[in-house]
Amino acid sequence: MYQSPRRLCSALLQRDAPGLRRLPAPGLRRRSPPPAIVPRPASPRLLAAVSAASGAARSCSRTACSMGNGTSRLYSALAKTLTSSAASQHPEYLVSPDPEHLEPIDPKELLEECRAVLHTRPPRYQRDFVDLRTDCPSSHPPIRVMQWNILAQALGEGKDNFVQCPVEALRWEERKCLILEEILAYQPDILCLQEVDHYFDTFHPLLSRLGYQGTFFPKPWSPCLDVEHNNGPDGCALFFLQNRFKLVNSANIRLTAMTLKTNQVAIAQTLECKESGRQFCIAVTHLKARTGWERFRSAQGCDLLQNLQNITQGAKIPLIVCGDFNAEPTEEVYKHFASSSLNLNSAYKLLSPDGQSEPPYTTWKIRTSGECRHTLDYIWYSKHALSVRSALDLLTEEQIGPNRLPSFNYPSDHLSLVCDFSFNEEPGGSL
Ligand SMILES: NC(=O)C1=CN([C@@H]2O[C@H](COP(=O)(O)OP(=O)(O)OC[C@H]3O[C@@H](n4cnc5c(N)ncnc54)[C@H](OP(=O)(O)O)[C@@H]3O)[C@@H](O)[C@H]2O)C=CC1
Ligand SMILES: [Mg+2]
Repeated sequence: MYQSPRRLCSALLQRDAPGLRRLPAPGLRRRSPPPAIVPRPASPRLLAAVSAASGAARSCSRTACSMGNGTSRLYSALAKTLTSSAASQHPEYLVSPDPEHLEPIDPKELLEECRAVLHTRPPRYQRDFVDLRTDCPSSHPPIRVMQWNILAQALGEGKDNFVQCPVEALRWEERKCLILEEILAYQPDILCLQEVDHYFDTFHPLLSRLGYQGTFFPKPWSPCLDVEHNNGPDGCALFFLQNRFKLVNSANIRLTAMTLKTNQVAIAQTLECKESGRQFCIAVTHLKARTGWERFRSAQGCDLLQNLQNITQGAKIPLIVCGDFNAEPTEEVYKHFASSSLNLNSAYKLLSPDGQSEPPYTTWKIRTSGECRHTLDYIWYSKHALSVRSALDLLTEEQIGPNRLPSFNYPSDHLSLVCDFSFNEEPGGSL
């Protein structure tokens, strides 16, 4: 398909520039009103990629506008994932390309490709980072963490029954680009995903080329496998930028409930920051869904906490836990996390006026049973060792719209949560 330069440019203008933080209008936020646009300092890895590719980007600005001829190296990277997903009867999810042999991608060019694919879609929603800075100074760049249940393609098309969402809005070729656009717009250092059923054919190859190291742990009996033309099991995935962190250890955990093995999983990794030398543990999970399973979730949460106690050597190593807990804050599993000896706080509470309330929703959809608006997704962090410097605001009800999620504007029924963390001063005095 020929993409005219004018059309590509207008698509770019409609959407946010990557790496820019639009901060809230004065008076709308309770904390210090910032300037209108603040450039986000790109990580050294991304800066290196951008500068190395800048010559190529200049010379390829014409080819980027005429992607139909297939001469763009980056476009062919995205196109490759488009065609591989179409051949879903082949078990491509079993094939893991070796990232060492893949050329790096310039994130800006990939973003442009995504936006070109999405040119018929409405513009993406504007979300603002809220500055939550405490007085604690930090000499190191913050660690940006994204938590997101991206909605498994097989579940969205085959099981979830989003009755107000047109099937065209769920087409993988475009929904994939909306997911990538969200990731590229916020450029997380660490990405914690649930319901990933396109790891091997899409997210692993593309994110590897953006500098991430990835790990995938599928659910043992993924409900995706019941869907015709599925792309393999869904599971949790954890990605981190290799230029910022070194992997110290990694554990794939199949959660138990009252000693029984369950269908839910977690990944926990200990990472070392290359800038500061400080270590921390990052975990991702997706607990059992649906009402009636509250005690089961609670048991899974206890098992995860026990595993994390061991991995963090009894809370000695700072911890961040991201997940779709499938539990409102009133549930037992939430209370276990809030009162654990791991000393955790839930980052998104800090967006509330008193810092004590979770947001009113992190997922909002319409099923045959009616409207489902719930707070189920959380980013927990060690409150003594880490501070939340800022958090990405949620979409408003007006932005979400009357048909709720997913939609032509937003690819999942769950909103992404994004926080910037920094380490607190150690008792010894160093930052
Ligand atoms: N192939 C096999 O042999 C086996 C298959 N299975 C399949 O696995 C399923 C159970 O797996 P389990 O991991 O316990 O699944 P869960 O109950 O945890 O739910 C699986 C997914 O369904 C979504 N979901 C939640 N509520 C609804 C709803 N009302 N309608 C539709 N989807 C919903 C959840 O999304 P979210 O988290 O976003 O709410 C979640 O991703 C069974 O239904 C069966 O299909 C199970 C055992 C064996
Ligand atoms: Mg789901």
